[in-house]
Amino acid sequence: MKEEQKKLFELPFEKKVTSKLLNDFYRWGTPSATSLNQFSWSEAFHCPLSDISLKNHSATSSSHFLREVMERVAGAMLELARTLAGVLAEDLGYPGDGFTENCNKSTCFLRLNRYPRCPFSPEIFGLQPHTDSDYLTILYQDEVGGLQLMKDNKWVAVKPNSDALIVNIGDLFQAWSNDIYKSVEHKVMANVKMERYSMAFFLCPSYDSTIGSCKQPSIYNNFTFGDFRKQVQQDVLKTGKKIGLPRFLIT
Ligand SMILES: O=C(O)CCC(=O)C(=O)O
Ligand SMILES: [Fe+2]
Repeated sequence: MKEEQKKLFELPFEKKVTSKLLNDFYRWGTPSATSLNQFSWSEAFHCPLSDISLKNHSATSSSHFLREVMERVAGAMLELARTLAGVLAEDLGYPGDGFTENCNKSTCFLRLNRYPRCPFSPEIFGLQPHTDSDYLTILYQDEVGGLQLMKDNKWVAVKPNSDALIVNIGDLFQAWSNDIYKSVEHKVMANVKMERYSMAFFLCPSYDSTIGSCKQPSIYNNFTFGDFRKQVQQDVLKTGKKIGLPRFLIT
């Protein structure tokens, strides 16, 4: 996967933008940014797994092998994510496979990230501070470093270990657990000297799945995953920022 990811990003920029590789899920920079501190110095393929599926593509397509590798990686990550989510749910006293029933190979996402070397400043974001809009994220980062997460109101650097995976709680798990598990805020800082690669698997349900709290009284109104994504997109367009869960608080 690492080799295939590198090959993909090493293609000429024009090709990545125009040739609809991986169904046109290429994105770079931050089109909605109106100031430098809203900018992300990175490029990514953010792929719904349903779209990269080999079922929909011919074996002669140039991205066939890449898709095959992505499907295998995603399959393994899905299994891991569901197992971990199950253990975390059981810890709260709920049957392990409850809410992940709606998460399957066609509802999750695999995101390939590349952070080019940024010669201008180490203060520039590789990726804006954010929380993930999913239940659980399984993240692989290479040995370069740059990922930081918010802990006790301070940014803490996550030491790179290319033999390990990072597991982050996302917004949906926070809502489901009624704030017992917290969706972790994280960001990536650009690197002046080196490029960096990472890959993230997002455990998501289908858009029509309702996310409700595992116990009452609930802090959040029930919402569907589709509603949540729509609200996030609207907020980003209007304010340049994701608001996320606070939008759904019961007031
Ligand atoms: O590159 C990383 O370490 C983090 C990536 C990330 O947070 C994301 O893709 O949502
Ligand atoms: Fe993230």
